[in-house]
Amino acid sequence: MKEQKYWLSPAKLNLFLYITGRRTDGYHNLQTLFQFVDYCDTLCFQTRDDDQICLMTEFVGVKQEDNLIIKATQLLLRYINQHNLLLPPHYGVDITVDKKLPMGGGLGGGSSNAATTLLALNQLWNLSLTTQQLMAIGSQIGADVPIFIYGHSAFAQGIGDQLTPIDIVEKWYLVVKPNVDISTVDIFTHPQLKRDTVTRNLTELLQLPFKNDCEPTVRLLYPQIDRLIKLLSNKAPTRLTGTGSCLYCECDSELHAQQLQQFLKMMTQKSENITSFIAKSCNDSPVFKH
Ligand SMILES: C[C@@](CO)(OP(=O)(O)O)[C@H](O)COP(=O)(O)OP(=O)(O)OC[C@H]1O[C@@H](n2ccc(N)nc2=O)[C@H](O)[C@@H]1O
Ligand SMILES: Nc1ncnc2c1ncn2[C@@H]1O[C@H](COP(=O)(O)OP(=O)(O)O)[C@@H](O)[C@H]1O
Repeated sequence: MKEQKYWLSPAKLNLFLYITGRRTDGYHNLQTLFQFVDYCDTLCFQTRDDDQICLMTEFVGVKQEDNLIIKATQLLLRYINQHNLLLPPHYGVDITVDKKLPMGGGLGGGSSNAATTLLALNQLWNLSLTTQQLMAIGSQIGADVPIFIYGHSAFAQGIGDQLTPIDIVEKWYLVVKPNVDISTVDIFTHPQLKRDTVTRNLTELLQLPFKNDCEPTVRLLYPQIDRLIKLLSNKAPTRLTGTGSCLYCECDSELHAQQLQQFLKMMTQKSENITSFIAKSCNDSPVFKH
């Protein structure tokens, strides 16, 4: 009998993001505050009668072999092999994705899809791997993957992988996707990026106004983003998430977010292709609600 299970794959926001230095391998040391939002992709895992793993959904501009879902399954299979773990007799699976999260938007959608895949296959294949083991596998895919496996709001340090859990007030946000795709590498390699913010402790960071060190560089490179931040900041605190391109406006209520969404529509042209969604942040990842 074929088994079918749906798993959510949420977005994250970087409520603050400071770059405190550059390592010799080119990666940057960060201090960032991660919180999830209840706006998610949905992944469906359906068992097969063979040993094939098939990604059934096409992603525009992403080759199958580059898809982080496929990378996650390959790394998991390698780990299983290396540790002589048992797989079910027919472990094949069809993976279908209902993609809602904009790609390359700083919402971590790709990393979240990879994390959801690791969590789902761990359960489907009865592997009983611990969160720590799954996070270690996930960190080989990208710096953002471990937080999505961890599944709770966290203060992250190192390259974003040393996590301290924290409960943050859950708020309504308007998340805006400008018509710009930003490559994380392009921002982290930009000569003007601020990479010398002093390292502070969490208590101090929580008392200061939240900022994102990537924002000045992104605003310089993308005038549309600069204009949108100026426009929306008049109505609600607005910041960039990760390396962008998405912005999020902190709202007092769902109604405030809806009004701001109307304001955005009124003040921008359809031809600018700016999209937005309303979401509530949450300390516990929706990945565990299924
Ligand atoms: C900046 C952040 C903040 O949450 O988010 P995004 O804007 O990408 O969502 C993340 O740290 C991104 O994590 P992720 O997208 O997984 O990055 P990776 O694939 O590991 O790295 C992509 C590239 O970004 C740079 N990079 C990434 C993380 C980091 N701490 N320092 C870096 O310098 C490196 O040049 C690396 O080659
Ligand atoms: N399953 C996936 N979902 C989204 N993007 C993916 C996926 N697999 C690979 N990618 C690639 O990873 C890039 C970064 O994706 P994403 O995590 O959504 O953005 P960001 O790192 O800016 O938060 C995308 O532009 C895309 O080329």
